[in-house]
Amino acid sequence: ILRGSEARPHLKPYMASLQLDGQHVCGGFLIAPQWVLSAAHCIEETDGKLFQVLLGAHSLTEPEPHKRLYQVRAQFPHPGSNIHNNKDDLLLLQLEEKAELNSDVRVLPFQREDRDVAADTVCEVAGWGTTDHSGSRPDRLQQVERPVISRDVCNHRTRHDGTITHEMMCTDSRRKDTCKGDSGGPLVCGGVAEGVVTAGSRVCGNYKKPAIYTRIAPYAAWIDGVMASADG
Ligand SMILES: CC(C)CC(=O)Nc1cccc(-c2cccc(CN)c2)c1
Repeated sequence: ILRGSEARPHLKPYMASLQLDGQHVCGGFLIAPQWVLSAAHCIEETDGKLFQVLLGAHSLTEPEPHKRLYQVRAQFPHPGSNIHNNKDDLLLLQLEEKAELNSDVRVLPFQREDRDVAADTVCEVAGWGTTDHSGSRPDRLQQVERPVISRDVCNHRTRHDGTITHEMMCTDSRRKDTCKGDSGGPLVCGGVAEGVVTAGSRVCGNYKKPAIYTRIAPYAAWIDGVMASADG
């Protein structure tokens, strides 16, 4: 998160850190006791290894009362996701067991009505992604508020030039923005997860390249189907 601020500890109890060998790679969030939603492009550099999922954390390193690292039973990237574009950039992770829910570990509801969030709506996004252009990585969860911009503005020739589909949404990226390592985290508007951070142009803090999110509502049926089939 560029030019944000430290989140109030444990006030975003749905936040997950997807880790490999103890290193934060991407964000994610708890959508059900045994399921975390993130971004498919996060598995691009894992060469087949499974993530571990840290829940109940504010600091990535300090001991905290309800902090716990969960093993992942299975990872389900959306079948339409690919490395060439941002389409269908969603990843479902089934935890080895149901997470123990408490004051620091909680499920976040996601939007199921497929209707665009109005432009200028101020939403918030959090993550342990890089906080400056030299790639500094924070120990504690950061957050930032960002206004939604319309698909038409985001698709302007000088911005994302028509690549933003109905299944994506954008927020203004002038100065304050998401960045490397924030992928997979939720864009929360009015207490509901409306989008999942995607890397997009992999540029941060440049107003010409607004932040892109995968809208969740269009994928509600896919999410429910995977959870139902895997839970048995
Ligand atoms: C395996 C993955 C972690 C590789 C990756 O994602 N790299 C990378 C590099 C630079 C910027 C970003 C990035 C992320 C989230 C939002 C944005 C745009 N604001 C950029 C992402």
